[in-house]
Parts: sequence; structure tokens; C-alpha cells
Amino acid sequence: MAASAPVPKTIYVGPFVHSRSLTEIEIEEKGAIGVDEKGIIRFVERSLSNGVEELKKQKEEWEDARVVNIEGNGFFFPGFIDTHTHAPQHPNTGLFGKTTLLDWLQTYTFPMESSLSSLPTAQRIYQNFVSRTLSHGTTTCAYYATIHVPATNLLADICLKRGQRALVGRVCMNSDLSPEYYRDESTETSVRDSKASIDYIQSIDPHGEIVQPIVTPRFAPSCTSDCLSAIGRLAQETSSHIQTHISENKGEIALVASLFPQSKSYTDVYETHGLLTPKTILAHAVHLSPEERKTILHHKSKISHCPASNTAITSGCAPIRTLLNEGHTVGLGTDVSGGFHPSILENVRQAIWVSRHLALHTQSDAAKLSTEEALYLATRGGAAVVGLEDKVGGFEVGKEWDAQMIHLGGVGSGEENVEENGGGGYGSV
Ligand SMILES: O=c1[nH]c(=O)c2nc[nH]c2[nH]1
Ligand SMILES: [Zn+2]
Repeated sequence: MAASAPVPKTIYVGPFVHSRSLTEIEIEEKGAIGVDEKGIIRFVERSLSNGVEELKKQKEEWEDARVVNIEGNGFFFPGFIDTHTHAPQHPNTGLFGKTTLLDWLQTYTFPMESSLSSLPTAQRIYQNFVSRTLSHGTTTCAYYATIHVPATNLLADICLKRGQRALVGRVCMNSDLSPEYYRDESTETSVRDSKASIDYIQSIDPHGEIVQPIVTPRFAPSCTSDCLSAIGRLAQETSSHIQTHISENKGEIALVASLFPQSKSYTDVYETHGLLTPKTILAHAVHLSPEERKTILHHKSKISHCPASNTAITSGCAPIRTLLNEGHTVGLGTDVSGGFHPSILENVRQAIWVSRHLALHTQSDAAKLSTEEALYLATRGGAAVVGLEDKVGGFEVGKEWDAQMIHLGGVGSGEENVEENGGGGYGSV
């Protein structure tokens, strides 16, 4: 863990791959990356010709450094960043039938999430899900928990213990969209319980080096107007991140229009309740109007693209190339369990396919995302969405060593393939 556990000074030797920019991937075959006791990258060498022993001699203070080599056919790659997922929904992964968002929530999601009032149930589901996301190379994750404070705090404990960077949010939902057995009693209890969880998370990691709280109004229809305003004030008072859903599904947009008739648009609801800030993560953004996109850009709020989820519950094809062209900051989200896979790599593939379906519908190649672009969203883009662009997402001096060691098994070698070998933080590659 970067915060507390010193690690031996280490030189990671072998090929490394990372995004240089949205359109450019660097593939360095003979790399050597020096990482200090605090887990910070101190040098990045390329075209290493004389081997690591020679390099150690040249770099005075690195003579005693530990060396980690890529064995066989493989490379180092930055940890993936999941900018939007629901940890309590993990047991429901792949369960959506023919539902769309609003009936999916009532049929599958609320009953599942309500079961986390039991702490042993939460313990089992959260341990499992954090292990699962780590196994897919996700070293940073923005999690929705549930309305339950003890279970939310437990998720933060697990992430801290496992060394997975995380934003952990207790879900606020006080409107009668949710069943009586699973909702906040009032605006006051919603704010009180959210504050309790924020205080707890700040107490276990005071500088937010691994885990940070994130204020989480589920989405506009789940909250009354005064709850949205109170939650906006809470985020401001505690300088917290905010996460919510926006413009995912046409039925949802119509519902928002009927619940907030005085608002110009879905985006306007969040803007007028003080919920659009540079630390806001908006998931989905499938059907935004040009004016709404302008408002989001003006507030420097961030977008989480969830392509697998948008396909599974038939929400639509988000116009990600348009958002990027306009200057939005975009990352990828697995959105389990609307999303059917906890892997960001799977969502890289899905982002590419969805962009091609959009190209088919619009008869324009301009909608297409390249592989380079999708991998950027999975790493550097995601880092910017969660406000960690100075720490993770690529290999540069001063950033944390946040990496996966990828092994490529040859066909018939008996080795598993890339994705199963994702690592955790820098200490567990
Ligand atoms: O994909 C989604 N998953 C959810 O849990 C949710 N809640 C509101 N809107 C949502 N969208
Ligand atoms: Zn979601």
C-alpha cells in the first residue's frame, strides 16, 4: 500500500506498454522502471542494451535494488481504472432478461441490494467482488455500495486492506421510486448516514491515499428535490467526489421530466441542485442533448462510459467520439450488474464494438473508436475521471507504480491468457 507499507526498491525489467496520448500507444521492448520504497517511479529507461546489472552500476543508489523480470512472453501495463460499478450487485451479474432500466431496478437490483443489511452477506459479496476486480487488473475503482452504513464502511475496509484504490459511496435514495424496504426514511437520514460513512472512510485513510468517500445520489428519480440539494451541500462541505447516473434510458429521461417539471433537462436537475462539479462522475450519458453536453463541459464534470451495460439493458449507444471531440473527460465503467462483466478489458472491447454499431446507425466512420483510444479510456482517461491523473494511468517519473504484469501464453502452452493474470497495486504485480 502506498500509504503505509514500505516496499524494497525495485527495478521492473522487460517490455512495457502504455498510452502516450488518446491516439498513441507506446510499446517499449527493452524497458526498466525504477520504483522507490514509497512505490513512486524514479526512472524509466528505454532501449536497455547492456542489461540491468550495468544499469545498476550507472545508477549509484540502485545497486542493492531488487529486480523483477518479465518471465517469458509478457509485458507491464498500467492498472485498469473502473470509473463506475456496483459492488453489491455482483451476484446478479448476467441477470437482466428482457428488462430495461426501470423494471430491471425493481425486478433484480433493489431486492439484491437490500440483502446487504446483513453484514455477513455484505462481507461475502464484497470480498468476492474486490478479488474479482483485482483479478481483472483493476487497481482503482469507483464503487457504489448500498444505503447501509456498516456494509459501505466494510467495503472501504476491504479495499484499504487489499490495496485497491477506491472511491466508495453510500447510496442515497429517499424517494418512493424505491420500495419501502429499501430506501432512506427522509432527507435528514440520507444526509446523516452519508456523513457517517464519509467520516468513517476519512478516519481509516485520512489523506485518501487508497480509499476516499464519494457522495452518491443514486440518480435523480431516486431522490427528492430537497435531498438532492442537501446532498450537493454535503459534497461541497466535505470536498467530496460525487457520482450519479445520467441520461441512460429514454423511459428514465421521461420520468425525470415528469418528476422535475421546472427543469429544462436531466442535466439541469443536477446543475440546479449543486451536483455538477469537477469532481462529479456521470455514468452513461447516452442521450444527452448538445446543450446538456455544453453544461457538463462548463462544470468540468466527468463521464463514465459503460458500453456492456448500455447494451445488456438496451439503453443505447453513447456517442463517445462526439464527447471526446468536444473535450469531455471520459473513462470506462463496468457497471456491474447492468454490465455483464467485471473486466475493464472486456469493456474496452465493448466500447470498440458499440462505436461501430453507432457508425452503422449514423452511416459515418466518425463515430468509431480505435483500440488506442479505448485503451486510453481504460487507463489515463479513467485516472482523470477519478481525479488521480497525477498518480496513475501511465508510466512516468513521479507517478505511482500501478501496474499489471501481463503474461501471454502461447497456444498449446497450457498457460492461461492475458486477462486472468491482472495484478493488484504495485506491490502485487
Ligand atoms: O445501470 C444502472 N444501474 C443502477 O444500479 C442504477 N440505478 C439508477 N440508475 C442505474 N443504472
Ligand atoms: Zn450504474
